[in-house]
Amino acid sequence: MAKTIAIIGGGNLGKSIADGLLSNDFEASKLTITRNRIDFLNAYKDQGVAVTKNNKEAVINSDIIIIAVKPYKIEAVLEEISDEITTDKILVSVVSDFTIEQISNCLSVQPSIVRAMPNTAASVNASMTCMASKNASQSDMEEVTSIFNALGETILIDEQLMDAATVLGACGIAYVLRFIRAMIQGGIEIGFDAKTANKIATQTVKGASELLLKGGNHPEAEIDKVTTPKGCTITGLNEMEHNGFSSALIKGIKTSLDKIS
Ligand SMILES: NC(=O)C1=CN([C@@H]2O[C@H](COP(=O)(O)OP(=O)(O)OC[C@H]3O[C@@H](n4cnc5c(N)ncnc54)[C@H](O)[C@@H]3O)[C@@H](O)[C@H]2O)C=CC1
Ligand SMILES: O=C(O)[C@@H]1CCC=N1
Repeated sequence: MAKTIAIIGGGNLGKSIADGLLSNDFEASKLTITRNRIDFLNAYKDQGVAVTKNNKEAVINSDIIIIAVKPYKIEAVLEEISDEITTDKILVSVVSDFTIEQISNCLSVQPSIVRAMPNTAASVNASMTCMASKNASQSDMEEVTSIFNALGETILIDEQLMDAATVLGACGIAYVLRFIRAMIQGGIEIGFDAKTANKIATQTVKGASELLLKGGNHPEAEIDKVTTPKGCTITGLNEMEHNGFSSALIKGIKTSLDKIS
């Protein structure tokens, strides 16, 4: 990760990526972050990161440009920086619902363009990042992959699945957090204080994830190990399903996808 990186749009996701990079010992002096209110980036400035409103200057000074503005702003940003984009730079867009072709159409020269869909867990090096490209060279793809590998896990997908990846991987953080919040609320109702309920719920979710990530089993195989016949687990699980637990999640995922595409 020796190259210089600019993050255009230091908001929720841009800052998560910056946090992950810096916690991986990426040299602060090789990172530039832009946004209009640079006073919101003082914490990064204090660490030696270049913070500026000037997107053109950020692009000129960087090898890899990560665009992290809201979808309705990307066209204006690409138009603004187009003259500074050269073919030796790598353009990475984490913007949802804006295709590689649309990006390409906004530029006068064609650098390697990569679409990446990380999530906010990049800040703690636990992102799931789905990536797609059409024209990136193998070495440029390896460069981008090494950045996002440092921030968690990466997979290459077909660009057609990028909206689905946005929903499952990026929105997924919110779905899981709402699940954890409900566990905490239930935990308080059955007797724990909020802090203890939070600790039990979050570690239990981490444990369930690790069982699948490290054990490689289907969730139901692990559920079978917990559900004692006539026991309290299956009784509670069935009550959740009678109330539409799995169905609500599946319908929500499909509704998110309908909204994005
Ligand atoms: N927040 C998330 O969990 C995820 C977001 N995304 C995508 O990332 C993009 C950014 O999302 P968020 O970080 O949530 O939005 P955000 O609004 O928190 O961040 C965008 C930042 O860009 C700045 N900005 C606006 N115009 C600018 C300009 N012309 N030049 C430089 N900076 C400018 C804003 O001040 C803001 O700080 C969106 O396109 C979203 O679809 C993708 C995956 C996850
Ligand atoms: O809610 C959104 O539209 C964006 C895309 C993925 C996460 N946040």
